[in-house]
Amino acid sequence: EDQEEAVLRELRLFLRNVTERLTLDRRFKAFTKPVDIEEVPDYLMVIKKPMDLSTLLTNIDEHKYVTVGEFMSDTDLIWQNALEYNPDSDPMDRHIRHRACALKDTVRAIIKDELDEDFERVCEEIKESR
Ligand SMILES: COC(=O)N1C[C@@H]2C[C@@H]3O[C@]2(Cc2nccnc23)C1
Repeated sequence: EDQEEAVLRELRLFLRNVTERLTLDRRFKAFTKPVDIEEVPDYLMVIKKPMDLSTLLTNIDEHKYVTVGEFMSDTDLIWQNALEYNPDSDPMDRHIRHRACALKDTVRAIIKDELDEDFERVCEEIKESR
């Protein structure tokens, strides 16, 4: 009902704010847009579920996320994919893996600092009721 829509609206505002802050962080430039399949033709043979920060924003606007947990699953794809596709010891791979780990730690720190446990519990209740 209307109270539920108010909660989900607040969730979307929070998730947009987090995603925009990540997009503005220069460390995460490689994660802001989908990997260019023309530049990297084998990417989709290796990575089955591509994800990036611009797609997160689209998902938020399409009301894909009812809980922060669902959002976190997609942010996890971003850094997990980068670790999987860039495993080598060469400096380029090490560099993007370092940034992937920074993305993982940054998202978790923001959620731990800024997400109210009671708010996430209300979102989980709405999810279970649907
Ligand atoms: C999240 O970003 C990535 O996982 N990647 C992997 C690709 C390999 C390398 O870097 C990427 C783009 C690219 N384009 C042209 C030539 N080589 C590259 C970005």
